Amino acid sequence: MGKQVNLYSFPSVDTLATALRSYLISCQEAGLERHGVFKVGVSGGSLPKTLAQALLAPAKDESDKVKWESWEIFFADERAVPLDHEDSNYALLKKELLDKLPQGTPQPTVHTIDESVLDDTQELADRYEQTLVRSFASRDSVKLPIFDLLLLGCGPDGHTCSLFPGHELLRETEAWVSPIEDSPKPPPRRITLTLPVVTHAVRVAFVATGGGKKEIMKDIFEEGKGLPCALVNEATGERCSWFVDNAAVEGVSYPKRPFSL
Ligand SMILES: O=C(O)[C@H](O)[C@@H](O)[C@H](O)[C@H](O)COP(=O)(O)O
Repeated sequence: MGKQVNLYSFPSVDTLATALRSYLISCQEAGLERHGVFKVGVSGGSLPKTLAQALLAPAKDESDKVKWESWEIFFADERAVPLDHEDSNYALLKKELLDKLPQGTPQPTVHTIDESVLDDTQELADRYEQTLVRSFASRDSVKLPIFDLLLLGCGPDGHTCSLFPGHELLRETEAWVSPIEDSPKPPPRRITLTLPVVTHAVRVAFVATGGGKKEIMKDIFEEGKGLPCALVNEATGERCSWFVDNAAVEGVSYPKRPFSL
């Protein structure tokens, strides 16, 4: 690995969420400075809940404000199900976060998948890629979209987004968004950002909590083993930050850093 990734470990999810809040505000401000909006991609799993804990807390002062009207939210991966289905990552984000924004809060822009093509995952991926093209400028003028931030989870097998260990999708170099029909984590039919898009983001943050993650964290941080999370670490280095609780990194020898912006 070149420059080291930032591994921040916290005694509890509460303390993690507080630090994540400061990090998100700093990414928001950097995005606003760069292009007047904040473009962020989010995953499913346990992330939306922790994200909500971070973002629904009241602002400490003016500089700690979430400027929702400037947020453009995308999905790092999404399941090929209707938007109100219990497996939908959008439905999860809505339930955990969007529906809980206090009344009168300006709404973020949320880019969902096109429900009219759920039967065809290639078309579903192509249409989501077109959504990115429209938001990030034309496919011809930009080689890859550059997210201000991607907020990702880490599966117990080392997957992230819907990029699974050993899967041929890890070799995708052209598409921005790809379909997958054989996801080992149910449901099997999904779309996902591809590895080049993930590693091209200005910043990437993983959130991983709980003792169930410690074995895979050892594999990712000590041996790599070509695991998707390790590939992201290797390609992004210091642009990558992990927000974990102590239980998730118990016994992991990789140096932890005190959290600072
Ligand atoms: O749609 C999905 O299934 C997720 O995007 C997936 O990539 C998730 O982030 C990881 O599986 C970690 O999930 P946990 O945070 O629940 O461990």
